[in-house]
Parts: sequence; C-alpha cells; structure tokens
Amino acid sequence: MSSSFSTPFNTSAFGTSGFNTSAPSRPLAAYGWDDAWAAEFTPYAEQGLVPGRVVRVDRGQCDVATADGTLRADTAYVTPHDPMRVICTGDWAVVEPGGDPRFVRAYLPRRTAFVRSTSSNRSEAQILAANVDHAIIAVSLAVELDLGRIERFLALAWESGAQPLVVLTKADLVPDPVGLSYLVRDVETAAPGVQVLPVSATTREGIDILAAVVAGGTSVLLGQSGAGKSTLANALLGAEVMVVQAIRDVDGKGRHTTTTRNLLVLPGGGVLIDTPGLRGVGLYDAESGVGQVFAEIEELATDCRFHDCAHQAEPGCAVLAAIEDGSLSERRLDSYRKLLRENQRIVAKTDARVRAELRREWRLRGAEGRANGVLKRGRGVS
Ligand SMILES: Nc1nc2c(ncn2[C@@H]2O[C@H](COP(=O)(O)OP(=O)(O)OP(=O)(O)O)[C@@H](O)[C@H]2O)c(=O)[nH]1
Ligand SMILES: [Zn+2]
Repeated sequence: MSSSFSTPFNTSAFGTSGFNTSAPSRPLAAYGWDDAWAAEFTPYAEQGLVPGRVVRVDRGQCDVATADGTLRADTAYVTPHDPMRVICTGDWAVVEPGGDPRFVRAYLPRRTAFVRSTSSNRSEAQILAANVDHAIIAVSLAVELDLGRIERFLALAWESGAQPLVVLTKADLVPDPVGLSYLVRDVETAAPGVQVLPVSATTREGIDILAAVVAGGTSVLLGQSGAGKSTLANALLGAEVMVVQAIRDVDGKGRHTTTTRNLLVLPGGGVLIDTPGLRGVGLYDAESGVGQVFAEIEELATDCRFHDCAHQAEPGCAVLAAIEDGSLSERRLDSYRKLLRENQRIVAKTDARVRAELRREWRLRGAEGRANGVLKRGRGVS
C-alpha cells in the first residue's frame, strides 16, 4: 500500500498561490537544501541571486527548482569547454531572479559526481549527475547473480563519492527464505561496507526500508536493463506524485510547464535522479572505487611480505594464503584483477587532467565515507 508515501509533498513544497518571497529555504529543503549549502550560497544571496536545484539540462537551458517553483534559465555562463565543469542535473544553481533570458550565474561546489567517459578514444568525460548521496544498484533475482557485474557497479558508485546500496529486486521470485538469505550473503561478500537489501515491487517487501534509506538525501538508480529500476522508481514515487510534480512546475512567467524532470522529490523524503545517461553508465577510471569494492583483498595485501606483491606466486603472500585456507574465493581475486586491468585500459585512454580533478575533488570525501561504511560492516580495518 502506498499510504506511507502520500504525506509530505502535498503540504507545502510549492504554494499554488504564486511566488514565495519570505522563506525560500523551506521548500528547497525537500530538494536537499541544508545549512552547508546555505553557507556556500551566502555571497550570492548578497547579490540578490536565487538558489535552486537543477532538475534537467537541455541544450543551452536548464530547469531549476527554486523556492518559487521551477524556472527555465540559460546556461551560457555554466557551460565551459571543460566537460567536467558543465552544469548538470543535481547541481545547486545560482540563478538570476529575473531577466529575459534569465541566466544561471554559477553553481555551488559539488559534493559528489557521477562521470562517464563519452567515447573509447577521445579523452572526454561527461558529468551525469551531481550531489548524489546514495547509489542504488538494482540487481534482478530473476536471473543468475553476476557478482562481477555487481562489483563493477560498486566501483563506479564508490568512485562517484556516493554511498552504494545493493537492492536485490524481484525477491517475490525467490519464495524460499533460506535460499534468499544465501543469495544476500553471496552479494554481501562481493560488497563490503554496503547494505544488501532484497525488495519486491510486487509484494512491497523491503520497499519501506528502501524508502527510509533514500529519505536522507539524493539517490540514483543504477543497474542493467531489466533489473527493475523503473519499477522501483515508481514504487518509491507513486504515480500520482509524478503527475503532481509535472503540474506544479511553473516557468518564469507563472505558466505551467510539462517538461519531464530528471530529478524528483520522493513523497517519503529524499530526491531521486534518473537521467538517460546514468542508465547506461559504465566503468570510468574507478581505480579507488575498485579498491573499495575489494576492501578485504586490499586489507590482506597489507600483510603480504612484499610491498608490491602481485599475489601470483610470491612467498609470504597473504592473499594467496587466504585463498589456500578458503577465507577468500578465487572468483573474488579473479574479479579484482579483471576490474583493475580493465580500469587501467580505460585510464590509459583518459585525459590525465580529468582524472586528477576527480581525485582531488572526491578523494577526501570518498575516503571518509568508505571508512565509515567499512567500519559499519565490522570488516577488519585496523
Ligand atoms: N516478479 C517481479 N517482477 C518485477 C518486479 N519489479 C520489476 N519486475 C519486472 O521486471 C521487468 C523489468 O523491470 P523494469 O523496471 O522495466 O526494469 P529497468 O531496470 O527499468 O529496465 P530498463 O528500463 O531497460 O533499464 C518488468 O517486466 C517488470 O514488470 C518485482 O518486484 N517482481
Ligand atoms: Zn600477495
């Protein structure tokens, strides 16, 4: 039942009575506005500029959800040649209060970002979504688990700076609870520091737990085609809410507009970003992400006798010893190697400057989140 999803949105996110000039921060809270964003925004507020979250970017323009509803704005100032700096869905935009056209003047520094390399040969990156807190990796229980694929998505998620969460969809197709618990455990071994949650859109098992997790921030849904992402999004959103949000969007002149949004406020709290680009996202320079996915192997490696041990046949190799005693599976080590190799190929084709920038911006934050995640799971970090 969707009773738990029908409450907060209707109340006050946007008054229908017109433009709100008194308390701009309250409606924005639904979009993830917090004290830290407000602090970043202070110098712009002094210039009379307005904050808002980017819900969609088109050629040359974007839709920005502000306290006064969704505004259309020109992105000429925030579309530099550097593809990493182009404004994208999820950014907090700094918008002119009026003007024809109205311009986005800047956007606030990103906390996290999903990036994709746009082609195999050109050294170009593309920003897919900004300021994402939770990366929900949808994995279908209707087909055989592919742990390697899950690890790949996890690497991507960690690299973005977001906290991953694996959702095993279509749990109704695995009615045996013992069988299900084994599947969950298998995935958990491939996902240290990550919550693994079986859900079913059919029976609504796990949906309320998922709704509670995503209530605290901005989420994206990743996963293979057919994994159940759309179904999950609908279960979280409720069909009525999508309609309501479309109707309540107003342009700068107070007219209703009907453009589709790539960023939606969830009725149970939180924000969901669903852009076409994110749907097909692949592995991009996720070196530190890979390390996090295989945290237990990297932890073991610190006990190898040689600092640069390749875990092939070296004496005193702690990784091989773990395989020997059965505490680490060969599949896991193979998968680790495969992802590292693949990653090196991608890295070789990628602009070093872009990579350096990614690292600089997200390493600290990522390391922090990872440490927390790993500790939460009680894995051996010393
Ligand atoms: N039995 C069962 N089937 C489900 C469930 N959730 C989704 N499905 C089915 O799985 C299929 C794929 O679901 P989608 O939500 O379209 O998957 P998707 O990940 O959005 O796929 P793309 O749009 O191709 O990326 C559909 O036929 C759904 O009806 C579930 O909880 N239980
Ligand atoms: Zn070793």
